[in-house]
Amino acid sequence: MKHFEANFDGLVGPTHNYAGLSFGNVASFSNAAQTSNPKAAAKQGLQKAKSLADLGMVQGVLAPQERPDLYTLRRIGFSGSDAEVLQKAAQQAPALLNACCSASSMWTANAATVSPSADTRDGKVHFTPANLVDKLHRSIEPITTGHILQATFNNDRHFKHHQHLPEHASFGDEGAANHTRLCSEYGHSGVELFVYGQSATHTNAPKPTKYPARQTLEASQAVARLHQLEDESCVFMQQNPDVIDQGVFHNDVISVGNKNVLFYHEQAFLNTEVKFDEIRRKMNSDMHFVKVTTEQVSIDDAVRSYLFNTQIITLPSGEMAIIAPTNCQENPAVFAYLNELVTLGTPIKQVRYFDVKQSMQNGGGPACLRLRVAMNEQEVAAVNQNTLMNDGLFTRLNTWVDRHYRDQLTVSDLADPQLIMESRTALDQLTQILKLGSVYQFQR
Ligand SMILES: NCCC[C@H](NC(=O)CCC(=O)O)C(=O)O
Repeated sequence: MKHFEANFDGLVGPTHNYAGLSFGNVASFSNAAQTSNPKAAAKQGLQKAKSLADLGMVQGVLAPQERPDLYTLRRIGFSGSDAEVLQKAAQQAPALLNACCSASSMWTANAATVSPSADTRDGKVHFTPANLVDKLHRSIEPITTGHILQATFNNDRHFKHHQHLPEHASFGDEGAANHTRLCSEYGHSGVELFVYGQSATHTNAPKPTKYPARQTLEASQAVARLHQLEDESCVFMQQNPDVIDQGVFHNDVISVGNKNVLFYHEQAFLNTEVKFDEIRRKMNSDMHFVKVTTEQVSIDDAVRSYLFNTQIITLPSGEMAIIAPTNCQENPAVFAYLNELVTLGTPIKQVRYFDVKQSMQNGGGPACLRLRVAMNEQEVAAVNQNTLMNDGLFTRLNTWVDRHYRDQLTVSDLADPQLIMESRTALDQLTQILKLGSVYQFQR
């Protein structure tokens, strides 16, 4: 049977804005209060997704969330009509209003952790939405994420959906951004590499001092248990706390894997050699560890350019390509490195650049925008087919964005009651385009 790795990209929501909500995420902080362009952001994302489909990849889309999140605003005591709730929140607690307006669900690498059926004891593809408890604006995502995943992967025979982990710092879970699956072929069992920032129970273990470590070991272990993974196919590895303190808030800002390739910065992890030996032993087949040294690319350049927030994909020809943000072209050290990389005799043979600057300004590169789901052909056939990218869907979604999205948004626009009407109208139509049913609270 054929098997694939599908990418499901998050559609950028109509409220995409720069509110500086993510402490520890350098781009989010430094672009706070800039004017955003939701229409351009959505189109940049669609273009990347369509280009991967055109390369012969299985490519899907995941719907965004309803924002402003009036349910959360009401839950914390703002009352009255929708317009009154927005107005009171804007006056009394603007930071809370901003948190309830973020389009952050676009970064679907943080939507969930996914384990393919070849790795799980019951032979199903398992999904656990990330609880994202470290950031208020992201902690309000998991319930709707679960609805969207269930409407997209809507077949009990093949897909198993779990509830997100308990909403406590001990179980801080950021999903696939801290999870990489290594394998010889997508349809063969592989090694699931869970990278965590700190342990909640071993409080003396190393941890960052300046910025938060969003993922805990305990969360990663819980996901592995839920997903029915064998101990022999899991590796838990700690991220280097020093790089978290330099702005590497998720592991996918400092390493990325595909099949038997792990592309990483030499400072990415703790205990690197011991853990790589464990990976080699558990993989039981060849691994390519492609190391980038500090001399080649500094941590600062890696964080600015998102060299490691690239996607490594296996093209239908069998060659691997790197999908990089144009920011990598603009950084001399990184551009030079990538030009050299394709000549080094590793499986990575090409680099393709995409402009995802609207997302990059909030700290989300190509890899943040996608959730990987390795599936065999039966499982691909069981996916909601209306979410899979093709010429027709690309045209429909571009028309939909043109009709409903603004081309400018500032933080002060977030209290505009018109925005909630626009957003709901857009999302209601989207659920019809993607045939998702009623995934949003306003539809229930
Ligand atoms: N995987 C990339 C995630 C980026 C995301 N940024 C944000 O939420 C920024 C939102 C803002 O600042 O408006 C985060 O840090 O979790």
